[in-house]
Amino acid sequence: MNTPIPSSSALVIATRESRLALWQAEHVQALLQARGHAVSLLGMTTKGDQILDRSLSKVGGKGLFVKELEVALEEGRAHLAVHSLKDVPMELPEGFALACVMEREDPRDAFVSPRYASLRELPQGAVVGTSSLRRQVLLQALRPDLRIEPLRGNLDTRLRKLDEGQYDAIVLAAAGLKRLGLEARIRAVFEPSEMLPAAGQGALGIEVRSDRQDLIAALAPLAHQPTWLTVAAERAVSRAMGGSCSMPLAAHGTWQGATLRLDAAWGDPEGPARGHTALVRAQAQAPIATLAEAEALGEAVAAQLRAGGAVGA
Ligand SMILES: NCc1[nH]cc(CCC(=O)O)c1CC(=O)O
Repeated sequence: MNTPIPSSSALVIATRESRLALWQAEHVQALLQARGHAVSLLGMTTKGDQILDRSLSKVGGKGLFVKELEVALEEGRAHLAVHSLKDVPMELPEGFALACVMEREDPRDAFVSPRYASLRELPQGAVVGTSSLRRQVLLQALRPDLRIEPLRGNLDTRLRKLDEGQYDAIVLAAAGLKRLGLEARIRAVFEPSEMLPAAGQGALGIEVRSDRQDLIAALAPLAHQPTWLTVAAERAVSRAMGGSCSMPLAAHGTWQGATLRLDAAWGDPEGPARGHTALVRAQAQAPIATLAEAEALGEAVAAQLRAGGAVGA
């Protein structure tokens, strides 16, 4: 059922202005327009977009990409914010809610290189670009010889730095590359068994003010329940670990019928600086039908991580 919104109140989507953010906002715009809503975009630049020279984990983390958008929602200049869930902090600020989670794109990480077809082909000591602590520690677990160098910026910037020869290869989310029509740049995708994705990777969420029940009802048809349950479980692992982007943490759910299997990995945040990271892995599965059950599964996996030596923030 499509809950009507008064036509006088056209919907405004607050969005960052990177190509990926715009694609995602336009995607939601098109889905809502197809349901008869009038929708416009409000482009904005966030702190996370401005600070490109330092690792995000050092300058304040995920929230940097969403704060300005939330201010626009708060002030009523916009109604919705579309986010890559991977960038959304585990706890939304008071007064905001996730109205829905949409169907997931490919959650896996991608290996991108002008010269080499896969991680296996990289020569000893090759330079791999990523600023993600998760990717760094998982890469080091696979190939301790590699030199991991920081890489920030939006997708186009990262690909340009690769093409300029600053790196032998880089690792990016397959989802972003596919959305921007850059799938041809993917030389290999990492199976989750070798490089476990981040919680929420590849999934989009729509944030609204929690007092806007009318919007939450209007957005309900865009929800994809299996994705929502999966990312709720993944995000519960992060929440229970006090996860932020300064903690190497991976959580990935997959369905086997009505059973959700949840895998997670934790790395010591101090590990990369020492050139060696102890990795703790955990896995559990359960039949899941509700968000509460999904979150309980995530908490159980986090408890296993801690029992295995992981230390929460
Ligand atoms: N951290 C930036 C970011 N946030 C979401 C995506 C990709 C799209 C997605 O996961 O939905 C990316 C780029 C990347 O990690 O390569």
